[in-house]
Amino acid sequence: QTQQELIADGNKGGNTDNVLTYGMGYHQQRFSPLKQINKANIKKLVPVWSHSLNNNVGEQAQPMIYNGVMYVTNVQQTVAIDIKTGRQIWATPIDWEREAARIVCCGLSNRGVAIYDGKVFVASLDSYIKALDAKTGKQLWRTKVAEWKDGYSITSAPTVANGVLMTGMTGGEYGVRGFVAGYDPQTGKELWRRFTTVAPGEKGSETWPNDDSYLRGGGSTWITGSYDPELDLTFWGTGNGGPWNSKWRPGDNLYVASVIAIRPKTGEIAWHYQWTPAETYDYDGVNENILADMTIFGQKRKALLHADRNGFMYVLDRTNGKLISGHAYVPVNWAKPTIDPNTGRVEETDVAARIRAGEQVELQPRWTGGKNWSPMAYNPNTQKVFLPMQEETAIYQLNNKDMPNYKPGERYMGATNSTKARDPKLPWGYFGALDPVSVKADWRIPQVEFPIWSGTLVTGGGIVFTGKLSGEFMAVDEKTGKVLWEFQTGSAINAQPITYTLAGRQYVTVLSGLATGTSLRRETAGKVQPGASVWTFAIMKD
Ligand SMILES: O=C(O)c1cc(C(=O)O)c2c(n1)C(=O)C(=O)c1cc(C(=O)O)[nH]c1-2
Ligand SMILES: [Ca+2]
Repeated sequence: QTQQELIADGNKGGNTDNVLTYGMGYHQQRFSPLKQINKANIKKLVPVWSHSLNNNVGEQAQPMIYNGVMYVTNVQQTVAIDIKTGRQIWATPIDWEREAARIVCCGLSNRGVAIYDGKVFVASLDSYIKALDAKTGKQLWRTKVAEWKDGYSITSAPTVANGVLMTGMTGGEYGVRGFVAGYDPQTGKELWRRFTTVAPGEKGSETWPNDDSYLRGGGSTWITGSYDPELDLTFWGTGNGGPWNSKWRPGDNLYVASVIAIRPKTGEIAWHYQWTPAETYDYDGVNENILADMTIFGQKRKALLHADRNGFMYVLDRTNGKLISGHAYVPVNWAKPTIDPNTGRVEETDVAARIRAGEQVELQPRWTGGKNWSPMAYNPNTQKVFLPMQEETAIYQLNNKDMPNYKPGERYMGATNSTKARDPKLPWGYFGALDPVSVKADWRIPQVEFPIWSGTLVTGGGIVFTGKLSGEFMAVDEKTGKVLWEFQTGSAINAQPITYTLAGRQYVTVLSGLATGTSLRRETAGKVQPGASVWTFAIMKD
């Protein structure tokens, strides 16, 4: 996989036999023009193989494919599979210090590998990044990214942009200082490290108190950045502030709960946009940033699309970070539902004022967000996005009396949070098709039994693929929202479907395996079993 092949991946003229980038293209659109599987024949979609990954703590990864070989990972191992047969070529355990599990907030997750130049790159939960030989699975080098004992872990897939291997990190609930780091893919040597909180004297330091709170200020980077090769910029979202309660770090706190445009060669920040200034709600701003060239209000725009945990759908100009539109896509009570593009700044309501004053308040969205990390898909032909939208309500209170005590590797919060009892007659939320600019829905299907925590894929065949916690992988009509097909995979789907071809035949693959993140285990208790497998589907041959 050369840099040229990575750029061509994902509907950019590359070979549809390969899936080389996180998000099915550097733009992370999760769109494939393939249409061999379509509305007319979807009823004949059948599994062609399944492969166990021997793991019961959850599958979130997106598989990568090169030359007929699929590379998948979870926290335990990285596995290469022959797509033709579903047989294992190699499996390499990911060694990590098991004690590190205690500093992971939201599940023992690994969202995938990066592949480049004959190597497979994978991160470990205890914050190392490693290169494996793609042919043999043998480890070529290993570099420590951060100290897990200080609360740093890695759950995201690495990426290679302009020849630089980049990784984000996890730890926003443990008072870490967020960063993105760049490495030499050949040797593992660190080339640069860009922190997401600003030190005194640096540009933006006026958004922090003049003390050392930036050192524990959060802003982790736990979802892989997208990349625009023409602008030569990667786009990374940043997580919640540390501690959760912003009273103890007065100011807007750049670059927490923001998107930052990072130059891959140098780590320099070209621009930023802050989704949630003075973030105090655990609204991590890490969700995927989809790059799309769109016609908006009659003008061609180089857009960036983002559905934030804070409840807003954003369309930015990705050349400069200026807001094009920002509207609430789920019920939001902490801010006014439309962001003025002139100021670009979200306006807080009286609910937010009461939260900041330390009252116990019902907050929408809940801290897990209008959408959590499960990535949405974008169809460039229709300019629509497809995503789960969650409508749970938090009971939220900041502790403004006692400053939280910072201890490395321990929770650093200053807030209490619980979920408001749900009316069982109401859905958890919806899965739907939206115009990202107006947030008008073409259709919405209620999430009745469980919320959806799966990634999404949309295809030229007019089909949207996603999965349910109850285990069904499903195909939905892109135009109407009608569920056309379902298949029970045996455990929950929390992962990222892909589609590709082999010898002219279209396949769809998804990982199945109930994740340990947030409240999923509690919500599915007694109904869904953990257990990991890869499922690959194609249209049944006559
Ligand atoms: O602040 C962070 O560093 C951080 C990391 C992660 C993660 O890496 O999985 C999650 C969160 N925060 C988080 O707030 C959250 O709701 C969440 C859900 C999940 C998941 O895998 O389903 N991870 C995370
Ligand atoms: Ca977080």
